[in-house]
Amino acid sequence: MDSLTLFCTGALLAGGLYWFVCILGPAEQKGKRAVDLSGGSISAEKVQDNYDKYWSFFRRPKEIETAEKVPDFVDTFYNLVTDIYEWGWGQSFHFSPSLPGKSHRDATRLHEEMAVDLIDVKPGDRILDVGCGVGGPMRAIAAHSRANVVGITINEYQVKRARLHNKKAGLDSLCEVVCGNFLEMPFPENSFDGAYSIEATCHAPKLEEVYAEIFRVLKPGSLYVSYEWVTTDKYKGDDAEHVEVIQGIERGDALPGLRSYVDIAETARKVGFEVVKERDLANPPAEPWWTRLKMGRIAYWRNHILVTLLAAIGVAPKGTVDVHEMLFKTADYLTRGGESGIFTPMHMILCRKPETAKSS
Ligand SMILES: C=C(CC[C@@H](C)[C@H]1CC[C@H]2C3=CC[C@H]4[C@H](C)[C@@H](O)CC[C@]4(C)[C@H]3CC[C@]12C)C(C)C
Ligand SMILES: C[S@@+](CC[C@H](N)C(=O)[O-])C[C@H]1O[C@@H](n2cnc3c(N)ncnc32)[C@H](O)[C@@H]1O
Repeated sequence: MDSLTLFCTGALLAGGLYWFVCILGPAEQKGKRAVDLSGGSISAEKVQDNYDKYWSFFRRPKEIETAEKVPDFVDTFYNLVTDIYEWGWGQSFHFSPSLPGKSHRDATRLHEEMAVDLIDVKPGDRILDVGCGVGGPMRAIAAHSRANVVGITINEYQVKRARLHNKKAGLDSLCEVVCGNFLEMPFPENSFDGAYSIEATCHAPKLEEVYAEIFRVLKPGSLYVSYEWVTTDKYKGDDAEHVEVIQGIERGDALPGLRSYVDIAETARKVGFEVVKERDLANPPAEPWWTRLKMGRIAYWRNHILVTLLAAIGVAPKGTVDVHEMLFKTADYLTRGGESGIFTPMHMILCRKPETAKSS
């Protein structure tokens, strides 16, 4: 082979590798590139250990039942998955019904805007995002409503990412991010004009505790909307296939135990809310939320090869391959949950704190 052929072959290979990693790799919203995958706030050499620690929670289910250990377990989970989520899904860590003719990005934004429209917010109001992730919903909601949004997340790395994205989007004057536990929020009572949570309160070991906190910080008369992960009326606890799917979802998504849809309104009323509306947003005529997961299967294989290569050459932390594989399996359980109708990630509940409510 002469030197020109060698040079051209080398250039082609390098170009191909660059295309595979950097062009095919980035998330829909260019949040992350595969070469930047990290373990969040965990140092690269501890990612594998932390993944093993995450799984050990499930080997000792009693630990998950010990409510005070849950926030730590959830924090570990988000250190492990946040970059992969941003890379492969975007900055909004939730599902939305498919909208024919619209992109995932638009469907996601409309699902978020619906939440803030439901809580009747005016420009300048101060509203709370309970479990805000890296702030995809917060930015869409602030831009749509011109309200001031305060987000809270247990994960320090997400706080860093959310603040960075807020600044880049020019929304940092409307969006504030706080690191904290939504079971003990660092906010005074009666201090918000509205609140929402999108696919986040499912991480609370006891729903009552997080709903009571939200109730406390809301001003009397204001509204709270939540999109909840629940099992539906089609779920049968004596069906082995149903149990396998729900356990698969719990393990791959750091859930201390999925609740039934019947528990949601009951808990809201128990802490003092009036239930204004309740509906599974996945019900027809909504188009399936899980088609995006199914359509991504080829991309998941590409991502798997990429992550394996990057971990092998030491660019991605060891352990990233295991985390990615866990997510790969989780996508399948979620799809089965959606297709069988036994699970929904968007059971919507709209509640009001009564005008006459006294804070505890
Ligand atoms: C609300 C929660 C998270 C919901 C979703 C945002 C995530 C649930 C499963 C995740 C994913 C599964 C497969 C991954 C794929 C293998 C990888 O290559 C790229 C990222 C995935 C698509 C990833 C993206 C986010 C999810 C869809 C829970 C935690 C309460
Ligand atoms: C699936 S993500 C959803 C994020 C965001 N709502 C979105 O849709 O993009 C769940 C969020 O809940 C947060 N969370 C879970 N348990 C928490 C807790 N005890 N306190 C504060 N945040 C918590 C996680 O850190 C994460 O940001």
